[in-house]
Amino acid sequence: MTTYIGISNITWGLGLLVIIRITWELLFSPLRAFPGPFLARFTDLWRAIVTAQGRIDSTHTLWHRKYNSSAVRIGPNTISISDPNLIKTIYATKDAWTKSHMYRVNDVLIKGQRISNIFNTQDNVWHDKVMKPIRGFWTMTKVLEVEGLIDETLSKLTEKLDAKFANEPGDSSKVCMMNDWLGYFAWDVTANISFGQHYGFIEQERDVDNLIVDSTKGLYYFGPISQIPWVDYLLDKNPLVRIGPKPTLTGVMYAFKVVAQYQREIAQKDRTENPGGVHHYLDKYIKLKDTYPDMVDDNQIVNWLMLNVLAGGDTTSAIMRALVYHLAKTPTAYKKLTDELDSAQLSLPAPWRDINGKVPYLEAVIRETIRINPGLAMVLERVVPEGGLTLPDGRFIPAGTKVGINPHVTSRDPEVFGADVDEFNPERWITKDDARLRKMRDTADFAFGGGNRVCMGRYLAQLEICKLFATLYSLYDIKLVDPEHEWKYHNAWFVYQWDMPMIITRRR
Ligand code: HEM
Repeated sequence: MTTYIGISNITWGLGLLVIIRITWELLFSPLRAFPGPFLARFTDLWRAIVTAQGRIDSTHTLWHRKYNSSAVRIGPNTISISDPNLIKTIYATKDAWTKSHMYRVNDVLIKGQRISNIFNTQDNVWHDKVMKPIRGFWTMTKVLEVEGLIDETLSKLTEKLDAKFANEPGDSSKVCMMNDWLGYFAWDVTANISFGQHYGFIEQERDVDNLIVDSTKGLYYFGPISQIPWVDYLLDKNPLVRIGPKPTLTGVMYAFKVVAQYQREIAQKDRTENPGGVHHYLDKYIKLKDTYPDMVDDNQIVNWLMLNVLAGGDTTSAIMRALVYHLAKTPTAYKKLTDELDSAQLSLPAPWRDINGKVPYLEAVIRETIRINPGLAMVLERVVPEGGLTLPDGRFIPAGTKVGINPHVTSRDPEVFGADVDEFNPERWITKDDARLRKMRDTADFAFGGGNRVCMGRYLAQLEICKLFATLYSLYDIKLVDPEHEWKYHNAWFVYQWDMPMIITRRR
């Protein structure tokens, strides 16, 4: 009898709480005027579940269209914004808004200690301090210093494609899973420019040490859990027993291993600091020990290099896969690109000085690929600072609310890009209307984030992607085995695509 009364009281109590919560939400919540999915008003679990399904990019775009609103409520305290004019406000360079708690999920836990990095820290002061010594290494001029290392990897790739997959014209017996090889290339380039040595993916034709697979598992965890970050304390950051795939750990441990080994080799003089005359990023960072003796030790060097390891491979390969896929699906664009490259008769691997500004159609294809398929496609959350945010239409978002823009949403804004936003159409970038071009560029460039937290590796990605495709499409035809075939796609913060069987045929 006592037990029955106890349970009944608990049920009544819970019922009352639910009624109070719903009433408060409908009558008093400062965000009640913003449209969005009904369940999103009450719990972040809803968007975590939607994110786990792998298409949160197109889902956000759909919600903005469905609710016909530039501000959609996607969580009890979170608003997704679609107005490209607000990019510079939310992602400012000066007085930058802080990143939300979603990023903490990306901390790596080693021996019970949480380790943040430049990408995920919420502390803008710490970010600026740690970024200062290395920022200058990431301009296009400085990145070009490692062009020779990119060429090394590119030659390895073309040698392998020649040996294993390149068909003679008229033959189509060899099939290449292009998604794997572009992944191997993007990851091996990152290793070569970072450490002066490849992971060995291209050479060994496999995911050595499970680096790619472990990184992917970490991101499949980060995507949904970042939408409801307190759950991370019960899973990966659980002090009793860690549950889940240990995000980013394999990459970090790899960076520790290579840095230690390199230091030993230098100490034993087995190897000079500057093999082949090219300074890779480990070399550059080690030299900072002289300039910043109080700050730079091996842990700091690993902390910097793990950014290359964790952010350099999957992002870039997402764009590369999208480019070969969309081109294979769009024969007119394909023909224009190969015609342009045939007349350019580039020396190969294509040098930057011969492609920069000299192959406009390739540039249009790359811009269109990044627009239609940003490699990172979730809301990049920031916290509204004191004073709140008044939207251009007069609606007010109070301080403390999480807001953000998903690059997938702004990249499909018809006012900026035209009515055919869902089509892959590189022609839109070939225009003499300078104002329109500038607006399109500013909006699509948000694929690399913005303000004080803009992507550090964007020039490296640009260089790598331009060189790769100028080279590949000069050498080969790359077509889907079946032009009607659809790839598989999963957005987990980074975008992952697979199942891309393709025929490679020698052209030159
Ligand atoms: C096409 C390829 C790439 C894309 C689409 C991309 C995209 C992005 C985006 C959207 C952000 C901002 C994230 C945020 O605000 O939450 C970002 C940040 C960052 N990216 Fe990239 N990225 C790419 C390649 C790279 C490469 C190659 C590297 C390193 C070698 C890199 C390193 C970083 C780092 C360190 C940050 C954090 C910057 C900071 O907070 O100061 N990225 N990236």
